[in-house]
Amino acid sequence: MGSGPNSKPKLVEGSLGYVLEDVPHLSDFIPHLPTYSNPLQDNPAYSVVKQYFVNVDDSVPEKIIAHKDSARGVHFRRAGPRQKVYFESDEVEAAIVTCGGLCPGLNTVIRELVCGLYNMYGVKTVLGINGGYKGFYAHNTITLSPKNVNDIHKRGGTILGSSRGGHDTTKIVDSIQDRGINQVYIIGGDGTQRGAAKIFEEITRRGLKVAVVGIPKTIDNDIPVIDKSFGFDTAVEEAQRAINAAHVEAESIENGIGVVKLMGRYSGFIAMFATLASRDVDCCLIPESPFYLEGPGGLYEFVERRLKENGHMVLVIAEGAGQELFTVSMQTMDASGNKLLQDVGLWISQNLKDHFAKEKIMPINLKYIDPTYMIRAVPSNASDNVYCTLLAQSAVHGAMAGYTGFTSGLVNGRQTYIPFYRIGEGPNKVVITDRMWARLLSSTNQPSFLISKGGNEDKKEEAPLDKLNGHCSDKK
Ligand SMILES: Nc1ncnc2c1ncn2[C@@H]1O[C@H](COP(=O)(O)OP(=O)(O)OP(=O)(O)O)[C@@H](O)[C@H]1O
Ligand SMILES: O=P(O)(O)OC[C@H]1O[C@](O)(CO)[C@@H](O)[C@@H]1O
Ligand SMILES: [Mg+2]
Repeated sequence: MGSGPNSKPKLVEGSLGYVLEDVPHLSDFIPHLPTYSNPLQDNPAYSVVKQYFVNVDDSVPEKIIAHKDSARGVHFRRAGPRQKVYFESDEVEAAIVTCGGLCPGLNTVIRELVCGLYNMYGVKTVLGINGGYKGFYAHNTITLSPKNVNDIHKRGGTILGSSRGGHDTTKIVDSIQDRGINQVYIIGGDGTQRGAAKIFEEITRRGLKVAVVGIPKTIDNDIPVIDKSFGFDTAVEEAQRAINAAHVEAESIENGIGVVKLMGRYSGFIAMFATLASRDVDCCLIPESPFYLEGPGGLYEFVERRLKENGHMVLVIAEGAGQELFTVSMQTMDASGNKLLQDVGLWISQNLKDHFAKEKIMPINLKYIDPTYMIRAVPSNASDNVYCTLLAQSAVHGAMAGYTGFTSGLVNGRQTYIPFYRIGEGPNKVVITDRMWARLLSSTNQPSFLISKGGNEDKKEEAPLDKLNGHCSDKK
């Protein structure tokens, strides 16, 4: 079999610079696979829909801004049902696994995968893998049916459980092979999708007829290529409750400061969108935009000015912001190899209190709110539920049509199949030279922290984090 097809991009070139970054297909590496008519054509719900099946050549452009003479650029295969399928209904043994941190909508995706397989394609065997990747070889499976997933979308979390670490490709693929699983639906973030790519490589190396499908999940919105990840809108909406509380507290007391820490390990999307949505936020700090405390243009100067102007202020900080400012570095990793972060919310709160007390500028009243896990643990809102449904149904259509080694994702508002290597190409981050960050700066009128970093040198004055770690509540 040689190296798997995923290691070599499958590119189709057309005229005027058109490039299709295609996804692998089972028939690329297993010859003479039989095909069957799509059972959807006999499904009363769909049989009347005109052009329900996607044209085999349909693709979606990665970039939709074009110039008169620009090349057509990269495209992805359009998701959706095909005329021909590569699995018979009673042949399918599907498995679903959820990996990484929680995210609103996980249960909705599970539900819609199960219901999509049952109701659209007549599949009757769907297994849930307990506890993430390691569940393939260390836990039991549970049988999933439309009946037992019926109302799980109303609950946060994942009914399957999740985990970090424990990706042992050989053991996972052994388990897939031993159980006779031939469609694997893997729901998770960037790490999970990299793990899915390895499973796919091993499956193609063994020549198995198994479709490996990723469904992108991350509350941080840090997965590249896709428009946004499911659960992100819910997270932004839920963050409003914490920001509102911080604002109410801050404006009800003299020189009140409300500090809210939101998730975002490497990417500040939740903080940025929650700030833009709220309009009560005076300053938003994210990992992509380094800031400093002391001196002209620094945070202390801005906070003092805002308090003098308005008598109160709200500061939103993403958990990955300002990590470079800590005097004590904590080089610990979680089981997946993600760097564990120091509690920047607690740190910034303590530094603000110390600064205003030491400099005798004015007495401040600071309230620190850390809603991070509350935001992640809620069920998804209505629009995320719809989004989860489309992602799950697209994933099922793709697997039934024989595509494999792909992530089901929304690109420019259209459902597509994206090759794994594009999803694994590095985190999606807020680009601070783009318009969205400029919109935020003009909405909050906060400093850009780009002009002078002179005041940043006096870091010795800031309370070292190791002294504060005793108060940390969210890192074990
Ligand atoms: N490069 C990799 N190769 C194989 N497996 C990986 C890789 N990176 C991560 N994994 C596995 O994927 C699973 C989830 O990874 P991780 O904890 O990084 O979360 P994630 O999927 O990125 O989600 P999130 O960051 O949104 O919580 C873990 O079981 C981990 O072992
Ligand atoms: O669940 P854990 O391991 O505490 O991880 C928390 C991390 O997970 C995420 O929610 C998603 O990666 C990050 O925002 C956060 O840093
Ligand atoms: Mg991740």
